[in-house]
Amino acid sequence: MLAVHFGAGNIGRGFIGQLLHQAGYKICFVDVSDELVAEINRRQEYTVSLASEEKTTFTIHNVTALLSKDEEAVAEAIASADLVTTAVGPNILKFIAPVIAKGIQKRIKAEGKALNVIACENMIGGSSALKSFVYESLNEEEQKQATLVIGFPDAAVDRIVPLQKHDDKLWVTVEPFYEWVVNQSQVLGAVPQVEGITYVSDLGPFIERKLFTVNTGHAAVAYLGYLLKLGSIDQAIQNSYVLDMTEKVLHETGALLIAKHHFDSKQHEEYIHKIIKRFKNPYISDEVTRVGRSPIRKLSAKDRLVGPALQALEYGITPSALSLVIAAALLFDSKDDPEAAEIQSHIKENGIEAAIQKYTGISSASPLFALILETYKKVKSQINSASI
Ligand SMILES: NC(=O)C1=CN([C@@H]2O[C@H](COP(=O)(O)OP(=O)(O)OC[C@H]3O[C@@H](n4cnc5c(N)ncnc54)[C@H](O)[C@@H]3O)[C@@H](O)[C@H]2O)C=CC1
Ligand SMILES: O=P(O)(O)OC[C@H]1O[C@](O)(CO)[C@@H](O)[C@@H]1O
Repeated sequence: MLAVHFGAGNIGRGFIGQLLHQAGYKICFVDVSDELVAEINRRQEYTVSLASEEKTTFTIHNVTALLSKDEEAVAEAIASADLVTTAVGPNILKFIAPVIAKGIQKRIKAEGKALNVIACENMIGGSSALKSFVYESLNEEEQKQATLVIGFPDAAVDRIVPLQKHDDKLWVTVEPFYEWVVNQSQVLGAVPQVEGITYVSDLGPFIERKLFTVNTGHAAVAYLGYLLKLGSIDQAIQNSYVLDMTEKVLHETGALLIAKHHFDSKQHEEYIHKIIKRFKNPYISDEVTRVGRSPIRKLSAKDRLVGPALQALEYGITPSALSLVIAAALLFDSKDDPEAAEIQSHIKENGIEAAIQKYTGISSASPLFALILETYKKVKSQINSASI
């Protein structure tokens, strides 16, 4: 069995690669990095180690790699694959779509069997978004045929894999916990048998629970930690203010999730505690700048901060703590992050009101707009007087 996986990065090698290997797939990674591709092809194996006291390791064999610019070879691989997965980042999906479309065209011509393409990204509807991009490169007839044989099941993926700092370029250290939930109702043909994938018929509650708890909570720790000049997630979560505000944030999103999806409140409380415990994992050193990376994406209307804040209002929940994190994200000025730099220069040139509208999509008439603005001004003055 062959799996073609786009993105040989942390989640690609450390999570999806491990599970696909254990399920018996040969993996062909596709990446833009010459260095990664060459090293994977030279060794054809790599190590995944667990960030825990035991430091258990797994060797992932049977791996090869292609450069994404080698379009003919990538399309050929897709044409003969049993599964296609991605972990490249939400903003990259549109760039890998044309070559996936090429592979689909070859497959349709050869009357190949049904194939599923699963985007494993931190976003709602990742595979559906990828499908839309792929369809832009298919003509009407190809789209019709693709609809019958190419499934794009949406997924939620959860495993913390920090930036890697090893002499071995392929080694990847990951937290022991993982969760990979896939919408079975969007699968076409045989359901991929991968131990570790949980198939559900309605992904909505799972992806919102994950994105609005793990990722919202993580973003809260990252942006508040950054404001307080704390470099790593484990340092930040040890700060009582950061911990207290993160818990408040997770109770706001929790109230929304319980009201909307009818999760059991006691079980949800346990879920929150489990996630905060994962953030405290002493065997993981995760930089706040990694977890807070790409603030434009994280501030967008459907993502982990503004998404639950807008929905909370609809359920009569005031997102005060969420507004604090949104304000902190607007203050995130990590100099190595191009999206942070763009927000900061927009604020400088056009003012905070214009920036809130542009990056969150919230209209100035919304009560959330006023709440974020007020919180931003308060936090900024506290920073200026060094009282935060
Ligand atoms: N790191 C984590 O703990 C988690 C990350 N995710 C999601 O997984 C996705 C990937 O994240 P990471 O693995 O952390 O990032 P990463 O930066 O480690 O990996 C991304 C990989 O994609 C490659 N890439 C970029 N453009 C490409 C292209 N056009 N074609 C092929 N490959 C390309 C990069 O070279 C890199 O190797 C993101 O959507 C992220 O939100 C989800 C859950 C956990
Ligand atoms: O990968 P993103 O979407 O930039 O955000 C980082 C987040 O994703 C994770 O990497 C894993 O879910 C978390 O560490 C963090 O919440």
